[in-house]
Amino acid sequence: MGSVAAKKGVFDASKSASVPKNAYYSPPKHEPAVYIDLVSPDVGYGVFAARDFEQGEFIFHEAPLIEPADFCEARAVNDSSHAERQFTGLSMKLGHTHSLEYMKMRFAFPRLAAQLGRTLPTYDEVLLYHLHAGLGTNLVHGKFRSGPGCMLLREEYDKHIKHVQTEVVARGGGPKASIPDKTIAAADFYRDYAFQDKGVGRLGDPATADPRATRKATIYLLASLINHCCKPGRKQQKRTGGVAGPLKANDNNAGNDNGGDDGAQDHDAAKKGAGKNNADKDDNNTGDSNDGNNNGGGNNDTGNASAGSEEAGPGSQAGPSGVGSSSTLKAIAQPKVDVDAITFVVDDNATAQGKNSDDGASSHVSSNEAVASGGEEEEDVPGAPPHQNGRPRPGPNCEWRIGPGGLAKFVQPHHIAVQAKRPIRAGEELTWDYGKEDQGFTCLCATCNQGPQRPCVFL
Ligand SMILES: C[S@@+](CC[C@H](N)C(=O)[O-])C[C@H]1O[C@@H](n2cnc3c(N)ncnc32)[C@H](O)[C@@H]1O
Repeated sequence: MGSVAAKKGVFDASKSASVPKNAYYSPPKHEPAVYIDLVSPDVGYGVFAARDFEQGEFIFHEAPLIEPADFCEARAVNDSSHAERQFTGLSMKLGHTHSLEYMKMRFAFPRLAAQLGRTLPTYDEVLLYHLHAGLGTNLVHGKFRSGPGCMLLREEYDKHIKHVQTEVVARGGGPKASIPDKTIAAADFYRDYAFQDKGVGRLGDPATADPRATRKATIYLLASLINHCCKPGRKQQKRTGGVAGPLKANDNNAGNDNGGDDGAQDHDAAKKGAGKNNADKDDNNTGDSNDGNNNGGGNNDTGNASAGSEEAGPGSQAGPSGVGSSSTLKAIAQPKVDVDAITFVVDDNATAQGKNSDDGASSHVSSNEAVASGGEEEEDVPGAPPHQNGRPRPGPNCEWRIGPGGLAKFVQPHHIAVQAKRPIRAGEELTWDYGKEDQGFTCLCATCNQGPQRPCVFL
């Protein structure tokens, strides 16, 4: 292994019994990586693999779409001014009716657009403005696949849009929504779709934090559309009713964050009328989605090589704030990296102890370190093949990280990289664990078996 580490180049896992401690994962290949499709009217969009991925392979690396909110600030109890700023920022984004950004935002986040009283793009506009393909415009590595086999179908899209509009209007949103309602909608959006850019260093040691991290709630075009999947064996989630309630501020939830999540996104129930709202006090979750129970707080994973999901994974989102109520930005969980990944590049500057000379941020992480940082090691179904009879096994298949560090030095500050936790086949939906026990929605993931388990579609 020493000799492998000494050579610079692509590591061939088949020729070595174990992965060198000081290996770096390679950036995602600039090849077709993902596409989006509609999962169901209730779940909405999902992100799907456009080709096969090996375990540990980075799938895509994406620049932020919007990064306006300060997580710490947003968590302040009763800070309605924060929510107002969110709304103002989003309105500006959505306000230039002829800009492509405006079109893209309405297409990617139709619920928010409808809640703010905007019209949603028709299917013909989606085609005309290349909105579907436009979802890949922020990719740094990896390509978005659009076109035959990967394009939304008109009928499904129309159905989805109608469903969203009906739901929003039933909750008092839409053109007749009041400013306070719109404010709440904006805050809810952050709670459900944003990630926190924490930049915390290896094993959560603040001394290794990336000084470039903003700690802001960041929205991504694609990563924010990745859905949650429960880990097998995890305590059954409390299922909050998915029934839409009136658009309203979170009722007092400040402060009861469920504890620790790993930063996975926390979705707030309030938005769906469930009334729960985890005000997350802990903002340290960068995303270790690994712990099945959300390690509440503080487990900064950054150091792990892993990608993690950060809070909010898609969402770690910010918590909602209601007018006069607490605003809670939630953090998303970050997945941790699997050390036996196949493709990575060996760095010959690092020592066997995992010291890294180059930056102060998280550096090399050994497999033990990765485990240590993630809380319990995640082994969903030990020894089980990733796919059987053309279907993926239950459990999240991805993790993420924001910014450089660990084995992912190629990630640019504030950017997100999504990594395969296990082999993924073309056509499989990408998922990660949002981390909270109560996600704020009725979970329809394959693990919970409440919805159709999607077969792999080989493209
Ligand atoms: C970060 S967004 C993911 C993208 C979302 N599907 C969309 O179309 O915008 C999170 C929201 O997606 C839905 N969602 C994600 N995972 C889900 C799951 N396992 N079951 C049901 N709904 C889910 C919930 O409405 C949640 O608030």
